[in-house]
Amino acid sequence: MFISKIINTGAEFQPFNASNKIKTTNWVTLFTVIISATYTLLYLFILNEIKIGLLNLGFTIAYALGLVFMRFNAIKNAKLWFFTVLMLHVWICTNIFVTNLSGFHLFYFLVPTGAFLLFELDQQKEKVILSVLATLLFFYCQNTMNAAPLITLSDEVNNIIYQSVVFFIMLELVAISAMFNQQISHHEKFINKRAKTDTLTNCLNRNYFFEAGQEQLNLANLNGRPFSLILTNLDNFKRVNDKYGYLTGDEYLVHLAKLIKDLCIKGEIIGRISGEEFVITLPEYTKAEAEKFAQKLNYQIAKSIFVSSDNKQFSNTISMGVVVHNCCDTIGELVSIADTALFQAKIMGASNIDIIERTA
Ligand SMILES: Nc1nc2c(ncn2[C@@H]2O[C@H](COP(=O)(O)OP(=O)(O)OP(=O)(O)O)[C@@H](O)[C@H]2O)c(=O)[nH]1
Repeated sequence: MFISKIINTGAEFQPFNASNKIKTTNWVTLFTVIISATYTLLYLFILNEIKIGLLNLGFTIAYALGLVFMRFNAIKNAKLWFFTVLMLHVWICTNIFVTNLSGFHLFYFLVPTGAFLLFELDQQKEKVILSVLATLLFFYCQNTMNAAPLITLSDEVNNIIYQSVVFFIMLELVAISAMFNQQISHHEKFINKRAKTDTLTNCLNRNYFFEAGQEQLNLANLNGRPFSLILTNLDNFKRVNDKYGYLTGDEYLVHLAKLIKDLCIKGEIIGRISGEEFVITLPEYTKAEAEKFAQKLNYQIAKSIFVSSDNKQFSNTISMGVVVHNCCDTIGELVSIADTALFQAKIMGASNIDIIERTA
């Protein structure tokens, strides 16, 4: 719980993409705090270098301060702060505490990758400046031997630190890649769902309904199987909106979609093709079965009493146009025939069903 609170700091009211980057920055910050704290313990308790240990503790706290920036929504500053502290820390470690034989300056490799992953797409200037700075600092450290290090390490300890640096870099890269992979797949699912469904009712949206419905129809045509389709339209929905408000109208549409979904158990597809119109494919339904389905739906809707979130209660009815098909049509043609049937049903009055049978 505590960790998830830290990771979500600053991400709460951000759009999906920005919130992912903030969460990843928080992960990286937390991870770096842990690594820095580990080195602090190494200095304090293994190498017995109290002064350096305390200085390193200062850097550990400075990394953690990045989360405070996030807390106050200074997101870009939090990222800049993190990379600045990291670069300064690496420079001090390599050029003041010890020497470049420790390999601390290899941490500069993380800066370009991190900057390109964590900054927003339009923050090119920050990415480029940080990457150039990190590259320059790497070459500076690589080519400058600190003649008077605060701690003189044996070759063996230098080697241990060098390997630990490589280990942490690998670990951080693997962790960042895994996180981004997960976020990209999450993002893809989210975008896919958005592209295919109606956000209010979770039914298929108009475009995707025509695509998925056509696939079903093609299959039925290929196998010479029956296929029906229903177009529904709410009766007097304008009155509902006028009397109870548009938001209640929206809630009623969600309620209606649920009633339709509850009746669909045989691979039917439901699409919301316009404001108050839903269309349902009925694969494998004969005329009698399609008629029964329509009547059942009509009955369920008419008898259900809707209760809105603010306790308004009412019931409503729908009219339906049904088309029963056994010839080669496109789904668009079927919807158009169902629309003619629906028009006839509406002429007869509310809560009516009209069926058109189409044969080759
Ligand atoms: N709440 C809500 N209302 C919608 C939505 N889309 C369309 N509407 C409303 O649906 C109503 C449709 O009105 P009309 O076309 O006159 O149909 P109707 O009142 O149902 O009348 P009949 O169909 O003839 O029975 C309008 O008031 C639209 O504003 C929506 O997404 N949410």
